[in-house]
Amino acid sequence: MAQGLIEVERKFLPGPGTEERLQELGGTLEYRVTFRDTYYDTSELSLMQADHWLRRREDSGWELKCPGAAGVLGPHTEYKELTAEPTIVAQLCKVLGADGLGAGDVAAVLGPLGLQEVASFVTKRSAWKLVLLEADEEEPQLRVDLDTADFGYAVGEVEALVHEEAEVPTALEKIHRLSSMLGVPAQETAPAKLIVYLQRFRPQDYQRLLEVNSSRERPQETEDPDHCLG
Ligand SMILES: Cc1ncc(C[n+]2csc(CCOP(=O)(O)OP(=O)(O)OP(=O)(O)O)c2C)c(N)n1
Ligand SMILES: [Mg+2]
Repeated sequence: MAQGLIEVERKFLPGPGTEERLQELGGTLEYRVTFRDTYYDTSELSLMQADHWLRRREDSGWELKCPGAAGVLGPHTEYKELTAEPTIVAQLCKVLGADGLGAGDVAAVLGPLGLQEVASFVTKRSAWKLVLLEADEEEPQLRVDLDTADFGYAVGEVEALVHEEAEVPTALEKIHRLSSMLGVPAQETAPAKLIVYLQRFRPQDYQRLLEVNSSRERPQETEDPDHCLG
C-alpha cells in the first residue's frame, strides 16, 4: 500500500442477507482471508486516548491509524494509515512526547516507548469489491469487508481509500449511497472489533477510553496539532 492513504469507512452490523444483497448490487467477492491483529499501547492507553491505533497484522506488518481531518459529521470515520516503519516511529514519538529514538524499526522502539500488547485476535474476512456506478464515474472504488472475529463479533465496513482530503466528500457520498442500498439504517454505527474486545476482556481499559471519548470533542479547525505526519 502507498504511504499515508486516507481510509474513509462506515461500519455496520451485517445480517444473514448481506452477501446476497452485495451480489445483487453487482459486487464481487475478491478473496477470503484469515489474519491475526495484535494492538499495542502504553499501560495508560496513551495512543488510543489520542485516537491513534498501532497494530501488527501477521504477514502484513505494522500499521498506525491516526485521525484524519475533522469536520464532516456522521456515522463514518476517517483515518490516515501509516505503514512505513520510520514514519510510524516518528509519529509515535510525536504523540508520546519522546525524542531521540531515531527512525528505525517499530519493534525496536516498543520497549523504550513503553508499548505493550493490549489485544490480539483473529479475524475471518470476506472482501468484496463494488463498482456502483455508471461507466464514466470516477474513483474511488468502494470495498466492503465482512469480518468475524474469533471472540464471536461480526461487523461490516463500507470503505474507500483515497489519496487526499479533497477526495473525501465524494468518497463519503458513495459510502452513504451504498450503505443505504445495503439496507443499513441511516444513523447506524457499529463498534470496531478492537473496541468490543476491550469491552469484553479489558473492561477497565474500555471504561477509560469511554471517559476520554465522552469528554473530548474532535477539533474542527484544520490545524490540528495531533494530526499525522505526512
Ligand atoms: C465507529 C468507530 N469506529 C472506529 C473508531 C476508531 N477505532 C477504534 S478501533 C480502531 C483500530 C481498528 O480499526 P478497524 O477499522 O476496526 O480495523 P480493521 O477493520 O480490522 O482493519 P482494516 O483492515 O480496515 O485496516 C479504530 C481506528 C471509532 N472511534 N469509532
Ligand atoms: Mg477497517
